[in-house]
Amino acid sequence: MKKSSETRDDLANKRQTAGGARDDASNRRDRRADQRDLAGQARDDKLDMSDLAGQARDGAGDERDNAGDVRDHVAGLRDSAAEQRDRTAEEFDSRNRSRSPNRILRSELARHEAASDREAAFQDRSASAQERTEAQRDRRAALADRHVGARQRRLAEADRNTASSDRAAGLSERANAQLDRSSARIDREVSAVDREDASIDPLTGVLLRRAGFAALSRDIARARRTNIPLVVCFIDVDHLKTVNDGQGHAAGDQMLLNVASTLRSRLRASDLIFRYGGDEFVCIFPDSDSSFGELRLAQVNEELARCPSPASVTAGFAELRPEDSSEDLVARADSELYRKRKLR
Ligand SMILES: Nc1nc2c(ncn2[C@@H]2O[C@H](COP(=O)(O)OP(=O)(O)OP(=O)(O)O)[C@@H](O)[C@H]2O)c(=O)[nH]1
Repeated sequence: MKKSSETRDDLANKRQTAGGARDDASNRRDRRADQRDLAGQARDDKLDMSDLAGQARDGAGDERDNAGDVRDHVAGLRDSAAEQRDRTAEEFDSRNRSRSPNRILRSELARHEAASDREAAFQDRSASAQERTEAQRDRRAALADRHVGARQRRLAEADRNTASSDRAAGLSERANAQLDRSSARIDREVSAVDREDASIDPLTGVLLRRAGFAALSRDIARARRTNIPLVVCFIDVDHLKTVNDGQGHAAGDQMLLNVASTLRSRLRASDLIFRYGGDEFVCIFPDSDSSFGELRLAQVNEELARCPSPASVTAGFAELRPEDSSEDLVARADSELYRKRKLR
């Protein structure tokens, strides 16, 4: 029985440890999932910035295109103006064959202005081509920004997926940890019942020797701490062998049972009884001296004498001394019992 309760305790401890380990693992997973979420967030932020940069570059490209259009338009106007001036000069030339110096001058002037309009139109076209080249560069850069952004988005998505599967795994770890803990609790409860069974004498229902000595040690410690007296009584059932031999073991068992229940009925709540072995019992009376114990045992014997199957016990007493261990105290009570028996 003892072995099985120790095995159960071991199992419960192992389960408890397993539960703790699972909790640690799921905490680690949660931390990792948090980090992944943060990484995903950081990537998203970066991506937003790339998008903004791409939009800004697109805007710049549009503006340059517009500027190029305007310049083209102006260049076209200048070209038209130059052509108009050329035509005007031609007209002067053909209408005035006489070529008066004044008219020749006006015609030259028109040609000159047409040439400078053409030059300005050429400049505008060059500037416009330059604007268009730069607009194209901006658009290429915007495209690269968008590519980077898309990649960041894919990575952020992957981070989020891993974080969510980490969290799911953490959740199931926690469920398993919970299961381990409940199993450990049940094991401990069963083990406690086993222990109790192992501490109690199945025949008489009183404590067995090991548990009795543990209780006596606690009572002695308490008596010393609170400075109160304590007396121990060693009891031997009289003539059990005769009953066993004459009426059978069942009658002997019944006799032991009667003695135990009579002792119990005479004990106070603070007193304790345990079976030392065979037909021997030990009673502990805290806050009492030997005369109190003797009075109680006399009452027990009176009651046992009135039973349908009369019985009696012999008892030896020992009062707690400062140097006593629990074994010393019980041994002294046993010697006192032996001395009494010899006197009879
Ligand atoms: N029926 C029964 N007998 C037991 C039990 N435990 C021990 N005994 C018997 O109790 C008897 C004790 O014998 P003794 O020590 O001579 O004690 P006694 O016959 O009571 O004699 P005195 O103590 O001298 O009066 C032995 O025969 C044991 O076998 C038990 O649980 N049930």
